[in-house]
Amino acid sequence: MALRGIDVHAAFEGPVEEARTEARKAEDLLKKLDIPSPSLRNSPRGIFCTRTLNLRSISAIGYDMDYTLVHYNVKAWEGRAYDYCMENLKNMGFPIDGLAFDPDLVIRGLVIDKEGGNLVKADRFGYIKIAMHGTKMLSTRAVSEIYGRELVDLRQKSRWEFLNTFFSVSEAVAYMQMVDKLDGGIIPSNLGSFDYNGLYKVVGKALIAAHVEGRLKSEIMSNPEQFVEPDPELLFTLLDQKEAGKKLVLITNSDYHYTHKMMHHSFNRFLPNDMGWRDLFDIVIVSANKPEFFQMSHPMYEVVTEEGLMRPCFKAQTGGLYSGGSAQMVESSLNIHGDEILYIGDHIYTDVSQPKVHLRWRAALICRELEEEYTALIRSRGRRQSLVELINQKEVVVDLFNQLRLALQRQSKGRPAQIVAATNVNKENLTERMQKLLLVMQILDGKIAPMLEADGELFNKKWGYLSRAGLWDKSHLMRQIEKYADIYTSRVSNFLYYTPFMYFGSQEQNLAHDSYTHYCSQIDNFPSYGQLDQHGGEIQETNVSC
Ligand SMILES: Nc1nc2c(ncn2[C@@H]2O[C@H](COP(=O)(O)O)[C@@H](O)[C@H]2O)c(=O)[nH]1
Ligand SMILES: [Mg+2]
Repeated sequence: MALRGIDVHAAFEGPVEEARTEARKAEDLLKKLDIPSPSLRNSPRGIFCTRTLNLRSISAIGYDMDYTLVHYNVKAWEGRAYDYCMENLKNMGFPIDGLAFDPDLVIRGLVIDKEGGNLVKADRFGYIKIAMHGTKMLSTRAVSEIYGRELVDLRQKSRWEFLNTFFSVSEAVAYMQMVDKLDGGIIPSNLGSFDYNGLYKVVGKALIAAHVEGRLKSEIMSNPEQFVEPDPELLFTLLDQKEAGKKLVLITNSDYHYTHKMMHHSFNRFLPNDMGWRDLFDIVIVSANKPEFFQMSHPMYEVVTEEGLMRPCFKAQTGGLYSGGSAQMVESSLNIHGDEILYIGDHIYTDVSQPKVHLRWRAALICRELEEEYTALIRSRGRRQSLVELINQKEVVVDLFNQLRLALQRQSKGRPAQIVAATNVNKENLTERMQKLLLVMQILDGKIAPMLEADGELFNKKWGYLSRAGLWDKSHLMRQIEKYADIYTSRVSNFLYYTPFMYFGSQEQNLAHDSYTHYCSQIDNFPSYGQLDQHGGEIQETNVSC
């Protein structure tokens, strides 16, 4: 609504311009002091919003630990998890000769087809775009033959396994390599007869054993600097939130000893001597058993000694350390509920979809690969632009070809052509022009196909971008993120640049028929309803015909 009699632009522009000038001055100062500027927001370290979230309405923030507060060197951590998994398989009698961990073989967001021994990348609808059998990529033709009539449906748990987190990488690499062994017929018959599904179960068990048995975690605990990637800004992020009055809660599936070691290593050296990592949190919950933690009620235990001795308890107290329990217990202990709580984690199902679906908590996804993806997108911008231009050219040629074809079809029935270019043109000339256009199409296809294939290779040579499937569309992972995560970002310390009071506004969603703006801009420059005149008054005239 227009504010009549008031110079709206001047009224808004004054303070806005003032704020802009101040922000620019501050940025210059930060640059001089070599301090990263808040404009990191529009960068690989940005926080991206899918559903509007006002941090001022958030009273408590829950944190996951592994790959969220504590980020690991994936090659090191998953490499060792893979080694232990393979050792377990070897002890069972499986052949593992010549195999080594290859972290580039898979990316998060892919889906294992346990029936086919395949790994697939699907678009937002579930259509499969790229697939690998064992460790070999399948041709486009093979993909369409196998999956032309199939959709990935994650609810069908007996068939599809989504790679939710970095922890899935070691498992997927081990499985795909073992599929090669199964295909090679070299799995000893005394181990029983396996199909791809049975093989998945065995590999999965070998990996779970690596996670729960002592050796992997002991190795990491005794040498954390080799596995943990430090982030000194993390501490200030949590301190800002805490001092802003937010209750902070740690909720991790890791056990007490491992949690203590990792958190101590990550935080204590940056804290003053009289403070320890536990002082950052109002409540700490280890061995949380997520996703069940968000789904149902389990007994809770208080960890009462340094050695991890526990006793049953029914209510969490501020400053306490607990094992198990449930999200409802956290809510009642803090007396904070539902959408006043934000949970931040790296596992798209366990940490993001479940707290939202069961408790209506707000959710944030940590996805470290975004930094690499964002950089790859920037670097390939020029190439993508050229590709889009070629595709647009081809569209024009195809449109004309189709019109000529229609003209030919109409001519045979004695009806006139639809476009001038095909009017009064005889059959031979129409056919000749169509052949020329076919040639142009072939030339364009010859340029487009390899460029399409190469799109995304700066992120991953086999699978392309994490968030995209093909040039235009979103990946299945991206759809999951949009559906469940209110915001997503590469690391927790990115919150530092946004303050604990940030209002994250969701972006405008583009619809297919938003092309109306392009249509109007092509026709004329005309005033539209709701536009303000130069004095801030509303222009009354509405021109709906463009
Ligand atoms: N039993 C299994 N444990 C697993 C598996 N994958 C990861 N993990 C362990 O869970 C926690 C994750 O902690 P969080 O802080 O992210 O909640 C960590 O200790 C991993 O080792 C698995 O497949 N099975
Ligand atoms: Mg985690």
